[in-house]
Amino acid sequence: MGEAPAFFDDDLRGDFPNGLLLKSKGCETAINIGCNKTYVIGATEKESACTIGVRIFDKSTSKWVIPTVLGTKPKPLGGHSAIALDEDRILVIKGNSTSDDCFWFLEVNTAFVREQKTRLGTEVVAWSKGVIGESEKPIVISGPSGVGKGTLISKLMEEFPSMFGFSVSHTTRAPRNNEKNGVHYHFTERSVMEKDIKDEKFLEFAAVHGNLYGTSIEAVEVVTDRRKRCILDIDVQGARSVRASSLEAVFIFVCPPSFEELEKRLRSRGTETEEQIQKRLRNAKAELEQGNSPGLFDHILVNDDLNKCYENLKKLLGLGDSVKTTKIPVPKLVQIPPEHIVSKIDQKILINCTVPEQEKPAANMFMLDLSSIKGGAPGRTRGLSIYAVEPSTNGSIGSEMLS
Ligand SMILES: Nc1nc2c(ncn2[C@@H]2O[C@H](COP(=O)(O)OP(=O)(O)O)[C@@H](O)[C@H]2O)c(=O)[nH]1
Ligand SMILES: Nc1ncnc2c1ncn2[C@@H]1O[C@H](COP(=O)(O)OP(=O)(O)O)[C@@H](O)[C@H]1O
Repeated sequence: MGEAPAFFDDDLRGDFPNGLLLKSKGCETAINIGCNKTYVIGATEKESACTIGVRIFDKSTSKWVIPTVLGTKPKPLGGHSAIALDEDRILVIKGNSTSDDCFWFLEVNTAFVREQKTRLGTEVVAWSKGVIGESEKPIVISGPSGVGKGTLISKLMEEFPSMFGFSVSHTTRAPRNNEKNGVHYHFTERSVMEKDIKDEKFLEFAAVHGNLYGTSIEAVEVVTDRRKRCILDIDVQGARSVRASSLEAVFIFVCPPSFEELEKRLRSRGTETEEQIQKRLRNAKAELEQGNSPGLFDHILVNDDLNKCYENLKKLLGLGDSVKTTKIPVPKLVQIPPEHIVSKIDQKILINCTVPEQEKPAANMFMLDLSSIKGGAPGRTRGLSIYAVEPSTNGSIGSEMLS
């Protein structure tokens, strides 16, 4: 962006104590939230690497606050614009980038951020990238070892390869013969995983059958970025953590027809030692009890006959017989230039990319529709749609969805 927007000077200058005037006008944007807080977002040089930084000016105390920043940050590129949405998040549009990487949300007062403020006792902001297009809620599948979760998930991914993506968990357990690193799990040293947990890289984690297992935020983001519906195969403790997190998901618990059948399947799979089988069977008792605890799972599936159970799973995911591999349309990539002007009309953001000097009326305008957004930090904000806006001959604005 060339010049800083007008509100930058008007809203901030008078309030700043001497010496705190922002120097790098044009690289930074300042957004007022509520009466007391101004969020300044801008590229900062840190140890010779350029990162997007956030600081908050608290007008009630006339002090700057550096918040704890959660979520995956955008990489700075060119200029950016920013606009407040509903007092709880700021939409940041990166210039010089395409629509798969240009819409970012800085959450400042969402339920997730409020929770983290209480937990950490600091100011908190959280980034999440906006993903264009309809993408459905992630699916959490839990159930005791050997019940058939992996078998059901494989069938679903085979039949609908463009629709679903698997969240590859991290684990400290050793790989089985048929398992590939990065495909079935990220097989990890305990010390490395413990450090990553400390560094807030995990959405959830749990100790299961004597090993650590966890879903990294990145594992879910990778699937969402491909515009696929994410499937998480995690234990009941993990499901409980995800339920308590900001990731909205559908929770499915898979039960065996009987305990004897579960034992039979676990043995016939032939991947565990006798000692490990005994441990898994002991844990299965507790898991079956927890699986039925109220409010945790949305659906319970009994995996007796595999094909019947698979059909039931498809039905509850809205995939009847008539649905075959439907390809999710990929929108054309829209390039937003560094110089653009944003304005807000309800939940719609008008992005005008016309440079004032060469003004052709509304020649290069886009409408970003945020009315169906879902999810958010930590992770992705899904459900954005973008339209090209064309001026009609009578001067009104028409639009065409880019898909
Ligand atoms: N909480 C949590 N549990 C996981 C994760 N990944 C796998 N699990 C669970 O860990 C348990 C053991 O998984 P695994 O060792 O692959 O054995 P299996 O269930 O017998 O195939 C299962 O209940 C999985 O659902 C994860 O990322 N987080
Ligand atoms: N409905 C079913 N009837 C009989 N065997 C099954 C059924 N579902 C899965 N299996 C078998 O049970 C074993 C355990 O299934 P798996 O998918 O590995 O379970 P999980 O991922 O829940 O640990 C596998 O050998 C699989 O082929």
